[in-house]
Amino acid sequence: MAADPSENPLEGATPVMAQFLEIKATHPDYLLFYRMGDFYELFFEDAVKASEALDIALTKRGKHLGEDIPMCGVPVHTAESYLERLIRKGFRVAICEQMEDPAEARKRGYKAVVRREVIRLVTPGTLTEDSLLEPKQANTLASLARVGGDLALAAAEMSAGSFRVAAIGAADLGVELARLNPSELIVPDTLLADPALAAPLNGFGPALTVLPAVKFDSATGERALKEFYGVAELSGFGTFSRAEVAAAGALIGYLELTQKGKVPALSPLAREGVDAFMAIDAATRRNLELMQTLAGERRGSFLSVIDRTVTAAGARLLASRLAAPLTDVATIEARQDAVAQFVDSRDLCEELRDKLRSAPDIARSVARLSVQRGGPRDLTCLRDGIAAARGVRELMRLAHGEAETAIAGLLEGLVAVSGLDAKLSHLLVPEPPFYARDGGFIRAGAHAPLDELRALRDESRRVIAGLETRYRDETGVPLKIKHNGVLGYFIEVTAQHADGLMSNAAYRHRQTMAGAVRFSTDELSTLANRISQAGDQALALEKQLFDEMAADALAQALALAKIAEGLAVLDVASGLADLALSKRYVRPKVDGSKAFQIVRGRHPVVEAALDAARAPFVPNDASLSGDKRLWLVTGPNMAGKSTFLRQNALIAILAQMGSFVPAESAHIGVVDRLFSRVGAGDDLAAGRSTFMVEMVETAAILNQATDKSLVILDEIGRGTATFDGLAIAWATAEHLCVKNKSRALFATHYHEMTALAERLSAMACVTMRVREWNDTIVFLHEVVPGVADRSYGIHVAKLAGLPGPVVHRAQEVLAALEEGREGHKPLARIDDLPLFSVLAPAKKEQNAVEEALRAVDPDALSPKQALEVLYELKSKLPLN
Ligand SMILES: Nc1ncnc2c1ncn2[C@@H]1O[C@H](COP(=O)(O)OP(=O)(O)OP(=O)(O)O)[C@@H](O)[C@H]1O
Repeated sequence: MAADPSENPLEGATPVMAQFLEIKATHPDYLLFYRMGDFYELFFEDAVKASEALDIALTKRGKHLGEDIPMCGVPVHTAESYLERLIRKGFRVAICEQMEDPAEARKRGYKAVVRREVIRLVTPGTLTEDSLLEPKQANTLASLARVGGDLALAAAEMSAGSFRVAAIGAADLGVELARLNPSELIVPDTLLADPALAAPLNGFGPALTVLPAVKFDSATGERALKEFYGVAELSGFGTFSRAEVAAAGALIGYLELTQKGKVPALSPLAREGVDAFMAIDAATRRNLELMQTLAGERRGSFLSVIDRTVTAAGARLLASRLAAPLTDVATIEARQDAVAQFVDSRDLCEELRDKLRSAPDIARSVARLSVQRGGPRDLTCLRDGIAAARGVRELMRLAHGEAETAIAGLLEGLVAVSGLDAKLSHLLVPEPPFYARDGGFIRAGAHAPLDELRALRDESRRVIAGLETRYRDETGVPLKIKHNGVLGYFIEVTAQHADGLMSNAAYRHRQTMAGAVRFSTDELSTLANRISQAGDQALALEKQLFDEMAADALAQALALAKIAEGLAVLDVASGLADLALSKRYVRPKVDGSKAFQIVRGRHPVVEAALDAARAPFVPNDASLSGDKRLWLVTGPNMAGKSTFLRQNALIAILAQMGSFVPAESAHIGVVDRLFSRVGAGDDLAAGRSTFMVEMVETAAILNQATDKSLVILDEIGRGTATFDGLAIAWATAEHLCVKNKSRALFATHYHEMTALAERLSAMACVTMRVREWNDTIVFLHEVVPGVADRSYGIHVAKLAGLPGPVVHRAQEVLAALEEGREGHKPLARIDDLPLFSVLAPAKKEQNAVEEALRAVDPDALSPKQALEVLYELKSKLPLN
């Protein structure tokens, strides 16, 4: 057991340990990466946890309070990969650096400790490194605050520079978190105890960071925001409530805390209205497998099927649009126009996509530069990004003229960055090294003073090579001039030739090794000095040029963000056009009505799967407009009910995110909320029974759905006893139809419910067509008016390979139950059936044992044969 550093912390500690403990005490929730030379070392419990998580050796270093100090370490130059693994495993890390040269520290006395400081807190929502981020996924940090009774949620994506805030109601929190899908949410400790927020906060899977409530004070927040943007008033950005200011201010405060003052570049705080988006709660997103499949994979999800983008930034924008379909018709139409221009011109679409393929990820490079974690490759990324943007702009200008709205962002940004672009293109080599500290990224011939220093450095190197030859000639000794980190340049000879130089006054003895002796000369020392000085100066000058370029780039952060966004917007639009062209999607009509008219709609994911298997997908109409807004869908298992239900939800999402849709035509009145539920889903992790979950979710729908909502209910009520289930499904359908007045698709196996159609004029019954053929059924996957006459569940069970006797028995029981419905007593009837006919074959097996036993003549058997008979008999026994 490691010593607890908290008890009597500093007593008896070495100076280094005392410093470690002091720093650790201020970062108790973080693993402390404590820089010692070329390693980050971890001590005490941190070391135990990290060595286990990283599977690296746990060692010891000295003692504290009489006990060994556990220690492990990671090399600085490979630290990123270890960081990545720790962050993925849910740890947070504080990076503590040496803030001075050890030589500096020694000047203060030989026991003085190198000054160290935490320079960064690595948390899930504040990452910028490519190795720590998914290229196609946004990494959002969110912050929740309440002032008076008002709640607000702010969200920033450091690596894209976006920053927005919205006022929300407590009931919307779950939906909003599902939409933003942040990697980290900061909340004041006081809100955690609030029962109204408990469910969404406890259910929040990713990192929840609880901070003291004082950090969410609106006055402090306002100050933080003004300081961050360097403005005297926030009113230039819009009007914000105190709760909004508190949430956004706390977020900035947290960024400053974790980045230790190096604030990232964020665009002006934007206010978002929650009702600007179609509300889709977490269960619906899961159920429709929007971003990932139920198994947690991106492959096979809706997103993976519609994503034709060719850049990472485009993929992120598409994902965020899918997460937040719009409700404003004009904005939806503007997005549709952007897609339509490429659908109308396949050539333009293809040329654009070709150009975009070479566009690097500008936003992420700007983010890294802004927190001083950028390198030369981030600068070349900007250079190449700007060049790609120019190419794209030119292409679009030729096609449409200057006025084209989709390139407005590009136009504006490109004018602003022309100076930066010229500088980067002039100074940088095509393929620079990763780190600025290595130098070599400024192009030869681009900067005269640097060229001079480099020439001096390289020339001196050449002179040294010449020196070696001259010294050999002069002395007749086979000497060599070598270099190492300790001595610098030196002359080396083997021991047997040392005397030849020892006697020469020009050669100063420096070191005797086993088998070799090392010397120097004044000439060599002077040259070596020149080389190292010129080399150091060249590196320092390159670093200075790097800093200048980075500063120039950051001064244009907003323009660069516009360019990045312009490219992403075009990537999304042309990607959706490519999808529409290859999969025959059409432009839907979206308006403020309550229409829902889909002609020959298809399910994009099921269709893609069938395409792969070369099987046709059967399109189906849906018409939930006007007097028949609730469709009760019956039909056998496997007939395609769930597919039909979901395809309509997905079509609504696609339409409102501004995409074309998989149908022959579609007219959709804007959907304000979308709900999709499947009966009896599992939520064992949350400790609720499946039926309870189903009812909680159904309650949420009945309480929230409006006459503008779209509701998809798939076999609600199946998780309990038949009559209870039927009763609940019945009452739910009535409520939806009469009270909520939502457009709805309701799939059920309770055929009794079709009787409701007689009482509810807004309800229509449809069914999945099947054809019986030679004792089997064929699913036609066609939705037609009417009611299913049978479930064919037993038929599907047979297809699934249920043992024959079980299928047979089920058919008997079914027949009895059906008779029961007609007035007979079903249980009595079932009792009359041969009991457990499934077990009947067991009798036969017993007879086989008996028969075998009778045939045995014990006197005629050898011991070995007797044993074999025994085995055989045993194998004939029926299974228990
Ligand atoms: N319109 C369609 N065209 C072609 N094949 C389809 C269609 N709809 C569904 N299918 C095929 O039928 C399979 C079953 O569909 P689905 O899961 O929707 O049936 P279901 O009626 O909901 O079944 P259950 O009641 O058992 O949940 C799908 O995986 C797909 O392969």
